Amino acid sequence: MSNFDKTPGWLDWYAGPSKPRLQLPAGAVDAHCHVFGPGGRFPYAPERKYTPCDASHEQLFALRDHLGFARNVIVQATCHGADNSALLDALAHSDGRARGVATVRRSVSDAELERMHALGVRGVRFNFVRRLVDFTPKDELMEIAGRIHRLGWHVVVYFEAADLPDLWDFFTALPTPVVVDHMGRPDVRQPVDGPEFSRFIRLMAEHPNVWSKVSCPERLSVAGPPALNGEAAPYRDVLPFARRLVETFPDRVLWGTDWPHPNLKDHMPDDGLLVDFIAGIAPTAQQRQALLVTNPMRLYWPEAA
Ligand SMILES: O=C(O)c1cc(C(=O)O)oc(=O)c1
Repeated sequence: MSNFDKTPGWLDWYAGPSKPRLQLPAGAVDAHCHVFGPGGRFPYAPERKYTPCDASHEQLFALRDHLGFARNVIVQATCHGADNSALLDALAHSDGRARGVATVRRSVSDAELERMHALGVRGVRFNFVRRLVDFTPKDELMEIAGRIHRLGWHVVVYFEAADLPDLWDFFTALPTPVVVDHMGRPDVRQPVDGPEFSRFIRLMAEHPNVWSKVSCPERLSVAGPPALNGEAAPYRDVLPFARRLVETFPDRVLWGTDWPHPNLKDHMPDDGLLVDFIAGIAPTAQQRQALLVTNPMRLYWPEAA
C-alpha cells in the first residue's frame, strides 16, 4: 500500500484489459513501460510533479504475459526522480526479461553505473517536458551522455514538438543512439506533411542514430475514439503519424504500451485494444517483426539479437 495521496483526478491503470486480437510475433518487446513504487517500499521523489497510483513490477509482468509480450523495457518515471530503486528492483525480478532506462545526475559514480549495467540498464532518459521535470543544464546532460556512451548505452529523450527547434543542436550533438519518446509528441491536428512533423522526419532522415517510439496514441489523440469498450478503430487521428514513421524508418522504430499511462486526463485505455492498434500502424508481418522484435532486441539485448 502507498503512503502517498494521489494527484487529484488521477486515473488508475485499466484493470482487466481485453486479450488482443492481434497475434504478436514470438519474442515481442513492450519497449516503453514504467513501474510506480509501490510507494510504501519505493517512495516517490520529493521533487516529483505528480503522485501516481502504485503500479508494481508484479502487475507489469502479469500484463506482459496477458498481452503476449516476451520482454519489457522499463523506463524510469519522473515521479521517482533520479532514484532508480524501483526500476532496478523490477529488473532484478524479471528473470532477464526486462531491461531498463534510468535517470541519473552528474554526481552518479562509475560504480553505480556499472551496478545498473549489471542489472540490465541500457540507457538514460533526458526529459524536457516542463510539466514533468525541472530544467537540467545541457552541459550536465552532455557529460552524462559521454559517460554512458562508454558503457554502450543510449539516450532516450522526451520533449514537446514545439521545442524541437531549440533542442535540435543538442540532440544532434549526442554521441549515442537517441531514442525519441512518443514520436516527439506531434500535434495531430496538423497535417502529417505539415512543417512540424516534417521537421521531426528530417531529424530522423538526417541523423541515422535517431530512433522513435511510435507509442502513446492515447496521449496524442485529440479526436479519439478511445481504446475502450471493444472499439476496433481507436485514435484514428494518430494513425497517419505512426504509420509514416514505420514506413519511412522501419529499422528505427519501437513500440510500447506506456503502461501504467501516467497523467492521462480523459480516459484510461484498455491495453489489449492498444496492442490491436499496432495492426494499423504496422500492417505487414515484416513491419511488426522489426517494430516489436528485431529493433528492440538490437538496442536492448544485442547479445541475443
Ligand atoms: O506524458 C507524460 O505525462 C509522461 C510521463 C512520464 C513520466 O513521468 O516519466 O513518462 C511518459 O512516458 C509520459
